[in-house]
Amino acid sequence: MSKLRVAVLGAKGRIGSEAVRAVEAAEDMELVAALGRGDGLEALAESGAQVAVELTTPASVMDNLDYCLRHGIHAVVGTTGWTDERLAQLNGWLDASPGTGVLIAPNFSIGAVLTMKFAQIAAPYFESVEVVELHHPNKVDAPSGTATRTAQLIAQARQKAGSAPAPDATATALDGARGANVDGVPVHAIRLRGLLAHQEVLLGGEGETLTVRHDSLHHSSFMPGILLGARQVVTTPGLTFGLEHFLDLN
Ligand SMILES: NC(=O)C1=CN([C@@H]2O[C@H](COP(=O)(O)OP(=O)(O)OC[C@H]3O[C@@H](n4cnc5c(N)ncnc54)[C@H](O)[C@@H]3O)[C@@H](O)[C@H]2O)C=CC1
Ligand SMILES: O=C(O)C1=N[C@H](C(=O)O)C[C@H](O)C1
Repeated sequence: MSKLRVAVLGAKGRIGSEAVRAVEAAEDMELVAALGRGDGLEALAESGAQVAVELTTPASVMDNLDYCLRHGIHAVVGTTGWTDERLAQLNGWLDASPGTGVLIAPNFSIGAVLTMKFAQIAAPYFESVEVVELHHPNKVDAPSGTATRTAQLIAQARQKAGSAPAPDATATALDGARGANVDGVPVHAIRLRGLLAHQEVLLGGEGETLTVRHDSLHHSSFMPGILLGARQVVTTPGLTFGLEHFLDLN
């Protein structure tokens, strides 16, 4: 059987360099291009890539996806920075490229995907819920894409269940002391040398708390999700948001 032709964008980065190794080691894949900043995108089409794994920066991702979709190249995207406006633009490009698939995964690790699922299930059963994400200090965005998505999913679950807003008597606060407000859910971002990617969802009710915590200790935690995404996206046209859709977890 012919191998899936995969390119990696952001190939010299922290996660991109690990993805290059993972694709090279996958028996059903061939790494046909590994592009870094400044490398011409024409190498993608010339390489015959079927799937581009996009692991660059929020500033680069849109131009890269524009190129991919204009050339019918499927994309697996880990890069953060997704807003409603960006998603609308991406959906427009997808409409113009029928048959092409894009997976955006706020997090490729199974533990993080399950954390989001557990948080969604638990959120309506507790009065209070807050999200704390902890990352390495070289991360350029805050809060993390994972924390933002987690908070959005929590908010959706609580709205569906008719939950009241979480109690909070704060009358005065220093800017930022209560975190960022993502759809009504406070999200706190820690940046600490020694960490990689971690998240806690804190839930509180009368006389009890529940903490759901996940730790990515190495970039290898993201690789099975990236490879699964590359295998599935080629037969899944349009936009898929979240790896859970490829894991029967939605
Ligand atoms: N979804 C997930 O599971 C994960 C997502 N990420 C996200 O992936 C992105 C990259 O993270 P890191 O590897 O830690 O950052 P990094 O800064 O180590 O790597 C980014 C790389 O992309 C390169 N780059 C920038 N513009 C480019 C372009 N136009 N073409 C090709 N390469 C380009 C940079 O030179 C750099 O080498 C971030 O948005 C991060 O949040 C990171 C880990 C897991
Ligand atoms: O920058 C990182 O490192 C990570 N970015 C993603 C995010 O913002 O959620 C995924 C993971 O947390 C690692």
